[in-house]
Amino acid sequence: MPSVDICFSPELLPLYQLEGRVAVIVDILRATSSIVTALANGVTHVFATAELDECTALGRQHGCLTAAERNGVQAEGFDLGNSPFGYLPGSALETRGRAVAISTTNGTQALRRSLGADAVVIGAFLNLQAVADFARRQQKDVLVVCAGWKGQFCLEDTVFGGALAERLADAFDVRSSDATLAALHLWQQAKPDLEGYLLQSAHVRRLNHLEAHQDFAFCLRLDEYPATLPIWREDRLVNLADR
Ligand SMILES: O=C(O)[C@H](CS(=O)(=O)O)OP(=O)(O)O
Ligand SMILES: [Mg+2]
Repeated sequence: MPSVDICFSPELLPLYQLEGRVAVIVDILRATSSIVTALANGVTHVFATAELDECTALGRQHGCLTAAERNGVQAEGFDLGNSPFGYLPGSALETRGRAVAISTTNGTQALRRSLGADAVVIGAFLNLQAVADFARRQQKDVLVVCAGWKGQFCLEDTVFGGALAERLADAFDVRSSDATLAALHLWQQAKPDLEGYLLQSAHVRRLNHLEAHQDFAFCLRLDEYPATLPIWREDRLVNLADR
């Protein structure tokens, strides 16, 4: 039976084997929630970079939009920040039909470090069921890679790992890793009132302003985009449902 394991921070990735596994990259607040929202709302593909200058260069090379954030605010000189609202109908910039190059504090770094896995997909509460369905089809061990915060543990990504483990528990071993067990226990605590539970998180204290609060509530919606699964193909993220 395949298993679900959880890596609490990209700094711990050298301790895990990626080859042979499906890596689910998660940065609930906010990078992976924004990437899912972008592809669900007509962005054609996403380049994800660790560094800001690489993001700018890709924007020039491909004639695409650029999105970048550092420490919770939009980086200077980029078209978008790290808010999922940037990709929703009615936002200031039309993103439908465009490609976007993205760089964020934690999420895109976690992705770039996980490319040795057999498959690399993007997870968020917004597309939880799409991730679970993909994992079932693959029948391979799953490693949830939490983006965390600057190498440290963070609550929201770990709680997502527990939610995914719960959805896979009938067909995957979710009990042989203490990390997964801990995440499952946190999810059980959180799920009756996910928003109230995660209001305790450090991210909320860091980004305590209006835009961030709207983003917070949006990023916790369960299965808002059940048909959107961003998957890494060659050098970019595309929506598997479009292939
Ligand atoms: O933009 C975000 O919400 C965070 C900012 S911070 O690093 O938590 O201050 O970036 P992300 O890469 O999405 O974690
Ligand atoms: Mg984050």
